[in-house]
Amino acid sequence: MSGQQSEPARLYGWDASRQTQLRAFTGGAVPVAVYGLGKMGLPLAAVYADVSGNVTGVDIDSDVARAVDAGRCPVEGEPGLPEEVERLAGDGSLSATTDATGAAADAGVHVIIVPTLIEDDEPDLSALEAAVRSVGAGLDAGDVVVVESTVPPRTCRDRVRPWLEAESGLELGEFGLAFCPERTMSGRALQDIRGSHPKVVGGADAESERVAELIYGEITDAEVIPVADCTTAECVKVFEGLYRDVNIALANELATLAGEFGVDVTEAIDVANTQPFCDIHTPGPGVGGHCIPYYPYFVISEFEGATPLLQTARHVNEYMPTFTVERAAEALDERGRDLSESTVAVFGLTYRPGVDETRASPGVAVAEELAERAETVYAVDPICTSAPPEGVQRVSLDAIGARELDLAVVTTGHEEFGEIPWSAFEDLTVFDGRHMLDDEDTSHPVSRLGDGSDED
Ligand SMILES: NC(=O)C1=CN([C@@H]2O[C@H](COP(=O)(O)OP(=O)(O)OC[C@H]3O[C@@H](n4cnc5c(N)ncnc54)[C@H](O)[C@@H]3O)[C@@H](O)[C@H]2O)C=CC1
Ligand SMILES: CC(=O)N[C@@H]1[C@@H](OP(=O)(O)OP(=O)(O)OC[C@H]2O[C@@H](n3ccc(=O)[nH]c3=O)[C@H](O)[C@@H]2O)O[C@H](C(=O)O)[C@@H](O)[C@@H]1O
Repeated sequence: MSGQQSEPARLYGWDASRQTQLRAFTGGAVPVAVYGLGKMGLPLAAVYADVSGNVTGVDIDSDVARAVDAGRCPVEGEPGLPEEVERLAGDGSLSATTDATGAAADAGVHVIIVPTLIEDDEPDLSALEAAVRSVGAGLDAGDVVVVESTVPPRTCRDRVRPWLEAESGLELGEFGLAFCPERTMSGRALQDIRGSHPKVVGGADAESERVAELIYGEITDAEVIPVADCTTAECVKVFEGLYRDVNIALANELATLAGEFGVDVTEAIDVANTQPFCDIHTPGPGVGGHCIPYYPYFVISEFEGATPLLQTARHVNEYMPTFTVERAAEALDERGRDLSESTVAVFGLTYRPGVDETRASPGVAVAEELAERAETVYAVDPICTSAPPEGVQRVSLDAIGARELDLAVVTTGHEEFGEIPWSAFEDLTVFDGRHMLDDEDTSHPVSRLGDGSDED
């Protein structure tokens, strides 16, 4: 729905009735700028544009900005998003630019969802700082700034607010600041943003919280949960990620003990999880993406307190690619083959199915280790657009059947791998790191991560 353009309004500190403010926001009178049009930012900009009818997306990548402005969707793998971007750009609800300061000068709501990464185990907030300072340079009294990027606790309080005040010459109280984390999975971003989970909002002051609640009451159909402040909201998001990394590490550590137990730990895990107080996660060849493996360092490296559990969990998960290669080499050895004289195919370079992302990806780490130890290494991945690691040859799923293989290692559970031409191979050893294969899928002997087949 494209908003009817009326006199631009500013929500922060506006004493009009709630209904008047809601009409202004949903009627396009409050221009919105969304900074970062990536896997999360573009779906978010689309939902904001659908609700407010007046969104300018900002990205430093001119190809991205140009595509979105023309109604084309540069983000793959998000059902419904290409159609939404085309519709919203077409009706004038969504435009895009690389001019952050220009967009900031016009906007009354600034939503920041740029990457927050790790460099040498330290948080890299350079993209956040660049975006926030651009917003500050265009900030006006009455504006509200919403940070959705995942950040270390205290970032809004100790970094974002001072950056905004320094660039704008304004003070909090003249503008608003809130942290409203993105709790969304790639591949289902639109439905998640529109309301799969409660939306957490934390304001730097009471008026910021009020405005954030008013906005997200329109963006999401789910409950909006206000918390004490920005830092509490930052903790909510980071804690979710810490919980996941620690619990994946538990599953992985159990998988490394399967040989001693002499059991398939995934069977034991599945049954242990039949009672409500147990939610042991799924063992795998490692933890990838630019979220879960990174968030622990938002606490480990940022705070003085001891974090032995977080660090141990990271070490367990970072060891899993090596464990996977060791187990695959053992499976090969049991068949009288030496890895150093073998040809291996790694099935899966992206960190999880359906998402074209290889940051911290287990498949990449496994392929890199195999490139050091095996004679020839191929990588097969139906969606990965990144170059394979050095020493690894990319082969398509259609072409791999023509290659002589001694070992196949499954590291990502792409659904396309249901089409792997197993019968094309002779005398093949298969190591399934993702418990993706059933016995009837292939006649070749299959070892699985944590299946206990390495029984001492
Ligand atoms: N990918 C995911 O599953 C989730 C990510 N998040 C968080 O969302 C944030 C964004 O992540 P993604 O969308 O996955 O990143 P992404 O890498 O897919 O996209 C980031 C986009 O921001 C642009 N960008 C970089 N610096 C910029 C700047 N200074 N100004 C404007 N644009 C800039 C890049 O060109 C790129 O188009 C991160 O903080 C991440 O932790 C939160 C929940 C889920
Ligand atoms: C707490 C939580 O579930 N966070 C989700 C997570 O999504 P993300 O795309 O990183 O995928 P993920 O399912 O957590 O997987 C991360 C990595 O961990 C691996 N993984 C995951 C679950 C598991 O039981 N075992 C396992 O080995 C995956 O293979 C992958 O390599 O991180 C997202 C984020 O914050 O960026 C977040 O929005 C998502 O809801």
